[in-house]
Amino acid sequence: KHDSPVSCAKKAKTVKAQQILLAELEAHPAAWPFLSPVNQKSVPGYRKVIKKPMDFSTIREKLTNNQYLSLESFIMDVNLVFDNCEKFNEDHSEIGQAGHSMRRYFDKRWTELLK
Ligand SMILES: Cc1ncccc1N[C@@H](C)c1cnc2ccsc2c1
Repeated sequence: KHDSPVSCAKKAKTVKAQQILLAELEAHPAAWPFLSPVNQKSVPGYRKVIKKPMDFSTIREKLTNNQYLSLESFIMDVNLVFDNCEKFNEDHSEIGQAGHSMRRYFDKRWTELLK
């Protein structure tokens, strides 16, 4: 069944916004702890503490495979990256600070882009 032209155009707009947002997250100077999956063998406790690991390369893979059926599901995965970071890392650690900085940046950019 084909979408109406209106909903098809609307879907293209949100996909474009997701691509722009993800590219900006990947390019951010503080993105380094989040670019690839945490190596659960080399980070003691991570596997037990973090039930749903997520990172920018996994989000990139899902976006490429059209796995985000809505803007909300994309935003939920990005927030999962930052929530996992807050759960595992001290606020004032280097990684904790990177997580706070990236979350502030994402919140600002997606409201600018989509509101
Ligand atoms: C986001 C996150 N949360 C908890 C633990 C690790 C990580 N990131 C990984 C890449 C990572 C793995 N190892 C190191 C060593 C120094 S910073 C850093 C970052």
